Amino acid sequence: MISERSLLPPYTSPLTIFVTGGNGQVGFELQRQLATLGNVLAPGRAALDLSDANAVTAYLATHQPDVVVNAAAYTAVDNAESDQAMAERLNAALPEQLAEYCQQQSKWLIHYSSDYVYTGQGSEPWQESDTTGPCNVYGATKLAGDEAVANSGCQHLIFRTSWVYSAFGKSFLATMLRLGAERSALSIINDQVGAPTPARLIALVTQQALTRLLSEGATLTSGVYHLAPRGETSWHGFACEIFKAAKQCGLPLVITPDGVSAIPTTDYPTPAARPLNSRLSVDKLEKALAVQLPDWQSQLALTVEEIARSR
Ligand SMILES: NC(=O)C1=CN([C@@H]2O[C@H](COP(=O)(O)OP(=O)(O)OC[C@H]3O[C@@H](n4cnc5c(N)ncnc54)[C@H](OP(=O)(O)O)[C@@H]3O)[C@@H](O)[C@H]2O)C=CC1
Ligand SMILES: Cc1cn([C@H]2C[C@H](O)[C@@H](COP(=O)(O)OP(=O)(O)O[C@H]3O[C@@H](C)C(=O)[C@@H](O)[C@H]3O)O2)c(=O)[nH]c1=O
Repeated sequence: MISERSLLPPYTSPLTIFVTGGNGQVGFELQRQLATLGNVLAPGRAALDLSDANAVTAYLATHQPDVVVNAAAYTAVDNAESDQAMAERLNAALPEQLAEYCQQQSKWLIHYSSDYVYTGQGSEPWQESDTTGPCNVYGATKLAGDEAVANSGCQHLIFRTSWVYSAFGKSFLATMLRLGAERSALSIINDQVGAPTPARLIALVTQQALTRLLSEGATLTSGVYHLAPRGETSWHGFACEIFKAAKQCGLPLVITPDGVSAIPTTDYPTPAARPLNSRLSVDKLEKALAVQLPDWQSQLALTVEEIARSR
């Protein structure tokens, strides 16, 4: 089981770690976790607009980071359908630019990607080596980013994760807690299946992986790794578990279990199509890091408790 206690001793050299998207769900947790490994630089949008390639080049030249962790992305899945140029810049061109720096300077790049790069067909968990085939613009731009990183020749880890949530920021969890406090009836899709992943777990695994990479003699090879908790559910199952955990923590709810209806994807039209099968096999990551990933329900309970404590 992966937990704070299972982490290796912190690396002691004064590393400079550049985290993009530091105010996002994953970036915020990374800032907390990676502070034990070195100096974390995480400029916000006002300090560094990542859509400006020249500004990114200048930032890299000035700060010359030892490690680049790219948690920035264009994550508004429906908006990406009509804002393709910006989605391409953030999700494809930015990782390509960061990878070029890492290749030239022999630095490690940690990058994050999505279950939405796969076709969504079938019901078997995706393996990292499976053929991709995104069904929306967001997924296509994320795939282009993955390919640019992989083809750059830089040392890299690409963590493909799914259904990310955290105690703050925009996520399905935040939407459900808001709607569940306002409405007595909700209709939620039950034929899209995957694993909800807390940003905190992503940051913890990243810290553990980075510690390995920086340890002398450690072997963790460049490539794609799936990163999600064990188990699977649908968005409907996720919503029901959110309301169960919220009730246990005393969060305000109008919705009751009877009010949460399960519907097929066809009953919930959206601008962007979503994959039905988002199951990710995490065997490769568990083997590489010699860890056992936790189940998604226990992870969700931790985050809902964190939200309740913060109110
Ligand atoms: N969210 C999810 O469900 C999933 C996410 N992923 C991947 O995980 C990674 C992290 O996602 P997550 O933390 O959820 O994403 P968020 O949307 O929470 O955060 C994205 C970050 O990128 C920043 N950003 C976007 N555009 C710019 C810009 N032009 N200049 C500066 N900063 C910018 C945002 O800044 P600002 O705060 O100012 O908006 C924000 O801090 C991404 O690669 C994503 O594709 C994978 C699977 C699921
Ligand atoms: C609000 C709501 C959503 N849904 C459905 C729509 C959708 O299929 C699903 C999730 O909705 P969202 O819009 O939160 O999901 P979406 O933005 O598509 O989430 C995705 O984000 C990107 C960034 C990823 O990489 C993916 O892993 C995934 O997390 O829930 C309902 O069925 N009922 C509802 O009331």
